[in-house]
Amino acid sequence: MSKLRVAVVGAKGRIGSEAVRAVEAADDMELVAALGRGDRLEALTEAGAQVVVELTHPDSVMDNLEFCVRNGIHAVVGTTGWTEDRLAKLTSWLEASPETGVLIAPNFSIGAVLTMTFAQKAARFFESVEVVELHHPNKADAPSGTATRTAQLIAAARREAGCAPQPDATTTALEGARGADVDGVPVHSVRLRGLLAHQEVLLGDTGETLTIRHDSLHHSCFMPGILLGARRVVSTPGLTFGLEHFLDLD
Ligand SMILES: NC(=O)C1=CN([C@@H]2O[C@H](COP(=O)(O)OP(=O)(O)OC[C@H]3O[C@@H](n4cnc5c(N)ncnc54)[C@H](O)[C@@H]3O)[C@@H](O)[C@H]2O)C=CC1
Ligand SMILES: O=C(O)C1=N[C@H](C(=O)O)C[C@H](O)C1
Repeated sequence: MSKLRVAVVGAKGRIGSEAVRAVEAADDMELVAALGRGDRLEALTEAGAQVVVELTHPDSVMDNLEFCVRNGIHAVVGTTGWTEDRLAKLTSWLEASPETGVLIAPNFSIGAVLTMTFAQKAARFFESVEVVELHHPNKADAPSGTATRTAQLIAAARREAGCAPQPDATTTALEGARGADVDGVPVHSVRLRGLLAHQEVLLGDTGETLTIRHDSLHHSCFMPGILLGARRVVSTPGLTFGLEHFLDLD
């Protein structure tokens, strides 16, 4: 069987360099291009890439995806910074290229995906819920894509269950003291040398708390999800948001 022709964009970065090694080691894939900042995107079409793994920066990802989608190249995207506006723009490009698939995964690690699923499940049973994400200090953005997505999923689950907004009688003397408000869920971002990527979902009600914690200890934890995404996205046209759609979690 012919191998899947995969390119990595952002190939010299922390996760991109790990992805290059993972694609090279996969028996069913061929690494046909590895692009860094300043490299020509045309190299992707010249190399005959079927799938691009996009791991760059929120300022770069839209241009890269526009090129991929317009050229019918599927994409697996780990880069963060997704807003409703950005998703709408990407969706309009995909409508003009209906056979092309794009997977955006706020997090490729199975533990992080499960954290989001468990948090979504627990959300309606507790009066209070807050998210704390902790990352290395070279991270491009805050809050993390994972924390934003987790908070959105929690908020949606609470809305669906008819939960009241969570109580908070605090008067804040300093702006930011209660974190960022994502759909009514406070999200706190810690940046600390020595960390990689970690998240806690804190849930509380009278007399009890539940903490769901996930730790990414090495970038290798993201690789099975990236490889799965590359294998599946070629037969999944349109936009898929979240790796859970390619996993059987039931
Ligand atoms: N979804 C997930 O599971 C994960 C997502 N990420 C996200 O991936 C992104 C990259 O993270 P890191 O590797 O830690 O950052 P990094 O800064 O180490 O690497 C990014 C690389 O992309 C390059 N780059 C920037 N613009 C480019 C362009 N237009 N073309 C080609 N290369 C370009 C940079 O020069 C750099 O080498 C961030 O948004 C991060 O949040 C990181 C880890 C896991
Ligand atoms: O920048 C990182 O490192 C990570 N970014 C993603 C995010 O913003 O959620 C995924 C993971 O947390 C690592």
